[in-house]
Amino acid sequence: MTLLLKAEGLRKGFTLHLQDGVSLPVLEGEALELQAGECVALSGPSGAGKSTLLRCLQGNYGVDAGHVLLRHRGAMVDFAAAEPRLVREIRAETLGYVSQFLRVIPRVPALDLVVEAGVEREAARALLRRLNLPDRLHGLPPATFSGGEQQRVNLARGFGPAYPILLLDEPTASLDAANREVVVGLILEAKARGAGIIGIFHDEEVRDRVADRLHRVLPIGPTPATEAA
Ligand SMILES: Nc1ncnc2c1ncn2[C@@H]1O[C@H](COP(=O)(O)OP(=O)(O)OP(=O)(O)O)[C@@H](O)[C@H]1O
Repeated sequence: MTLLLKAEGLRKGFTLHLQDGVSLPVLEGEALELQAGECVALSGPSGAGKSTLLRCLQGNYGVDAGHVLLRHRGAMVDFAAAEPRLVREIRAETLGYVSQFLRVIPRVPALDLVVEAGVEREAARALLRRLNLPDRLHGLPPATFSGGEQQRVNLARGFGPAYPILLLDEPTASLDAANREVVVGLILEAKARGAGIIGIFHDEEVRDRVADRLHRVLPIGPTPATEAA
């Protein structure tokens, strides 16, 4: 077994400045490990902190305490404490992320967005076709695409570069049954080549087919800042 990711002691809370500085603890002492070739599905009730955990692992949210160790270029590095240059390098080579919504530079055509993620042009075209994005849309910027079309561009950017670690935030949320099937296939292929995947899958059928185990995120209660002091 090859350990790809080990998170330990993660703490994350939010301070609501517009609500008298109420502090909202979300994660406390969260720990998680990911091995090569496995898919871990985050589970737990709505609001428990699944997306928050995924964003902490992706580096989108800074953590208040704890470590996110990732295998990058053969060595374990603490991503949560990495300098911006190393963060960019890790995101380019090691850690892919598919969010629910496409956030990209405006006016760049869909095909170029996939190429920019690190995919050969013909492979990018083939992947967009596999995801049933019609050829006539490949040369257009996705701003006017439907939610499902945008998500498929996002999926091509995430699955195209063969990242060793992939984080998936509801990758099938806006997709029809045929495209859900394509995504299940992409996930199973990524696992077969040794990628480790951590995902949030609200679609239970998809989750049951791709996940090797569940990681349960448990809610902790909100504490007003005045009481916490
Ligand atoms: N940027 C933020 N600022 C303030 N509070 C936040 C922020 N992001 C998340 N929260 C709060 O943190 C808690 C956990 O939210 P999160 O989205 O991680 O839950 P979840 O388990 O993914 O929920 P769901 O299954 O409904 O998507 C919620 O109470 C939410 O309101």
